[in-house]
Amino acid sequence: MLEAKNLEFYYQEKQKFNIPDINLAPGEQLLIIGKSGSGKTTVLNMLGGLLKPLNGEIHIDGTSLYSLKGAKLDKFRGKNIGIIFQKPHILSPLTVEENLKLANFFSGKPSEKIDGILKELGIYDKKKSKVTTLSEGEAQRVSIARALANSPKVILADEPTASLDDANAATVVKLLKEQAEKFNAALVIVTHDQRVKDHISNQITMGGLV
Ligand SMILES: Nc1ncnc2c1ncn2[C@@H]1O[C@H](COP(=O)(O)OP(=O)(O)OP(=O)(O)O)[C@@H](O)[C@H]1O
Repeated sequence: MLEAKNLEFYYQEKQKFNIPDINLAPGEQLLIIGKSGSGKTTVLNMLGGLLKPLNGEIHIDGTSLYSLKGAKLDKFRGKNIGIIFQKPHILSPLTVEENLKLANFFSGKPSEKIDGILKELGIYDKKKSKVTTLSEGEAQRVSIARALANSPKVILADEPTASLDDANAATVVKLLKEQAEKFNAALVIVTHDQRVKDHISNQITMGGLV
């Protein structure tokens, strides 16, 4: 479902990241750990079609991600990849429901599942609320809901628990795992959060620079 092979990337030539290969079947989960600056977010961005590797290949469901360009890549990402950023990337002037409908609009998929997802994430009662009125934990759950709204084949989460207290962090990890299992999606979480490490045993560590 998600395969990354021989990836190479650097921002400055003498600081090449050492990037392990990744091969995840549908429903498999992976934690990418590593110290600050080791390139975890960089790798996640490559897997999500946001940053082209200098070398190597990423395949998602058989499609070579970077053989797609521009609008085609955007469309593929919208349909197949759900990304949860460290800080919730949701549009604050809009309501929770409007944010989710927007995700469906951009991917061209129907929006009939919104209520179900909000219920499962425990934020259905916030459907008509403006995002600005939500707590951080609620806002993070909205960004998860938005990432899941299109039933993605791959779910990528960058430090999804970083700004959450213990109770919310546990809820968010549990929800991500449950939802990935439900969609039979490959799940990749980047984290240095010990609270997450205990929940997913399949782990790779970003090495130092090569
Ligand atoms: N756009 C960029 N241009 C130049 N250097 C960058 C850019 N983005 C990141 N870097 C550098 O590349 C390195 C890796 O960054 P990255 O965000 O991928 O690491 P990380 O492992 O996710 O770190 P953290 O755990 O602190 O979020 C850092 O030294 C960072 O300063």
